[in-house]
Order: sequence, then C-alpha cells, then structure tokens
Amino acid sequence: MQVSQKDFEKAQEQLKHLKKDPGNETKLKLYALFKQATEGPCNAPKPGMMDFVKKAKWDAWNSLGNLSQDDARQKYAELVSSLVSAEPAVQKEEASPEEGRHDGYETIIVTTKNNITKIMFNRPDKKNAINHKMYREIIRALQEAGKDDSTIAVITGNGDYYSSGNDLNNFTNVQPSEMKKMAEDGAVLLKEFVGVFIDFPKPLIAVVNGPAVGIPVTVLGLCDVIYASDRATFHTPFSQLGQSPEGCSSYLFPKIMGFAKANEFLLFNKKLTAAEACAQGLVTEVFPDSTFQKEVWARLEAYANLPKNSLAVSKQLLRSVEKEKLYAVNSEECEVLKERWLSDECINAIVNFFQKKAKL
Ligand SMILES: CCCCCC/C=C/C(=O)SCCNC(=O)CCNC(=O)[C@H](O)C(C)(C)COP(=O)(O)OP(=O)(O)OC[C@H]1O[C@@H](n2cnc3c(N)ncnc32)[C@H](O)[C@@H]1OP(=O)(O)O
Repeated sequence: MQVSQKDFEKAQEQLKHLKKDPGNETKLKLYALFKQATEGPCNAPKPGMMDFVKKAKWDAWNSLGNLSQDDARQKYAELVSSLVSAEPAVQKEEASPEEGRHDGYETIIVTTKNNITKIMFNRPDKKNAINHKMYREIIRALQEAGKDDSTIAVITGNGDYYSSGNDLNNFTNVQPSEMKKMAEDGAVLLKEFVGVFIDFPKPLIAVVNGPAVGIPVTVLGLCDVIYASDRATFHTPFSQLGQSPEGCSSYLFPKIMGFAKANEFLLFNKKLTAAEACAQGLVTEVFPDSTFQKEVWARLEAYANLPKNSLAVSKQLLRSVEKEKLYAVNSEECEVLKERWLSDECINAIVNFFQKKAKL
C-alpha cells in the first residue's frame, strides 16, 4: 500500500509530538528512512571515524541500500504509527515534589529528610549514565551535603540501574583538533569528582539498587557502607574500553579484595554478583530485592539518629591516615586516563559501542 505525500508529512508531524523519547536506535532508523524517502540511496560522503554521531547516521542511511523512495516512505509511516500507538494513554501525573527536595538539579534528585541527604541518580532512561552535567551536579550535591545539617548522606539510583557509569557520549561530537582539550577537561572534572568523595566529611552510604558499571563502582571504595540489592552487579570494563581504573580503586581495591581478585576485576573485566562483591569485601551486606529498600532505609534512619559529630570525627579518624595517599592516587589515575582517552584502543571501543547501537 503506497503512502501518499500527505500521509508522509502527517507522520513527520506526529513524530514531533511524541511524548516518549524513542531512543537512539529508533531515531537512527527514522533518520535513515526519512533520507531514503526524500533523497533516495545514500549519496553523502562518509564521515570521519571520530565524528561518531555523523558516522552512525551515515551508516544507518547507507545500510538501506537501494530501497525505493516509496518503500522508504511506507516503512517510515509504519514506524511512526507504531510509536504513536505505543504512547502512554494518559500522561502520568507529575509526581508531587518529594518532601525536602532541593531545587536546581536536572540529572539527580536531592532530598534531605530525617537527618539524611539522599542523592539519587536520575537518568533512568539512560541507565543513570553520568554525563558532564551529572558529574557537576553530584559534586555540588556532595559539597552541599557535607555542610548541611544532615547526619549521613546516601547515594542511590532511580530505576532498574544504580548507574552504567561514564556516559560514553561524553567522548562524542569532539572534533579531532579538540580531542586533547576533551581529555584534559575530562581529567580535571574526574579529579574534582573523585576528590569530593575523598573529602566527604560524613558517613556516605551507597544503596546499590541495581547493576553498577565503571566509576560508580570504583568510588564505592571511598564510601563508608555499601548495601546492595541481590539484583545488583558490579562491573569495571576498563581494559575492554581501552581505559584504566579511577576512583582510587587502583590502590583501594587490592587493599579491599586482595590483588588476585582486584586484578581479575579491574584488569580482566570480571563482572561480580552482589554476593561475590560482598564476599570480596566491596559490599557490606546484600539484601533480597523484594525487601531491600524497606530493610535498608530502616537501618539508615536509625544511623541518622546517632550523634552527628561523633560520626564525623570517627570517620575522620578512619580516613585521615590515607588522605594524602588518596589524593596522590587520584592524580595519577587521572593522568593515565588522559592518555588513555586519546588512545586508539579507547576510541575504537567507543566507536564499537555506538556502532553496535546503530545496527539496524
Ligand atoms: C569526565 C569523564 C570521567 C570519566 C571517568 C571514567 C569512567 C569510566 C567508566 O565509567 S567506564 C564504564 C562506562 N560505561 C559503559 O561502558 C556501559 C555502557 N552501556 C552498556 O554497556 C549498556 O547500556 C548496559 C549494559 C549498561 C545496559 O544495556 P541494556 O540493558 O541493553 O540497555 P541499553 O544499552 O539499551 O541502555 C538504555 C539506553 O541507555 C544508554 N546507555 C546506557 N549506558 C550508557 C552509557 N554508559 N553511556 C551512554 N549511553 C548509555 C543506551 O545507549 C540506551 O540508549 P538509547 O535508548 O539507545 O538511546
């Protein structure tokens, strides 16, 4: 059944009013079908490898080969109509702002209640991947939590993931001439981010509600208590990303887990279950997911009623011996990563991630 130009234009209009983001893969499919329908087979020059977004779009269009414009128009209209029918029938009521919620954050939700400041990663559609804005918001939230009248601070994730770590888009849309600056700026931001964990003056509790990847795992060594749901997993895929450890994990994880286990984790990308992470000392306790939030928050509220200053000075005693060492390790890890981010090993790994995403 041929799709008229009018129906094709109607589909384009409907697309503009979609409420739910269809995701990168679908957007690439729509882009490719639109180009094929309006311009025919891909006739653009192939972008450079470094220009990940343009390359992914070119690949998507080029992969349609000689699909006719009429067929492309029809597939486009069918895809849009499937997205429209998948839209939520009624837009969910905006959740009423949580009691004690702090304004001025977009990628995290910060609340202070019952002497607890909770920092919740809030990019669930992206598995709480940490983009530059989120690094800066977490830094600010921790700096403020360190000075507010809470007794303890908690970090957790919204949705099914704790966090999938560094947002790999942080490396995209970078012109070749800007790569060195990207790496330098990234190292400065990372050093500040890890530094705020090193310096945090109150008990910092990680409530690991789901899978955790990369930097949210490595900074667990700088947290004081780590409670995990039994559906959480812990993964530091640094070598497969052509990168290297951060978060002071290159120093703390061998101390926590022993070299043999830390090497398997940090060098060879071994993913740990919550039970394994607990057995290796990275996690304090694991709870059944069905009762995780209830059990953990009951404990945290009890902890938050303890004498605030006693907790702060005791944490200081526990951490001060290593502080200078941690600053030095953080600096060294950031220096090494600056070089890693410019390496072919890392660039190829990031390109592969996005090319896998772009496969039609
Ligand atoms: C200032 C710089 C500081 C750098 C510090 C150094 C830090 C290092 C690290 O943290 S290394 C670890 C980096 N993280 C990853 O490599 C994980 C990448 N993501 C994945 O492998 C997968 O997404 C997954 C296994 C986490 C989840 O897979 P799945 O369940 O199949 O979900 P999707 O892949 O469909 O994810 C949904 C949606 O989210 C996007 N997304 C998820 N994680 C990331 C990420 N880390 N970076 C960018 N985007 C991510 C994914 O692309 C999907 O988006 P879409 O719906 O397609 O638009």
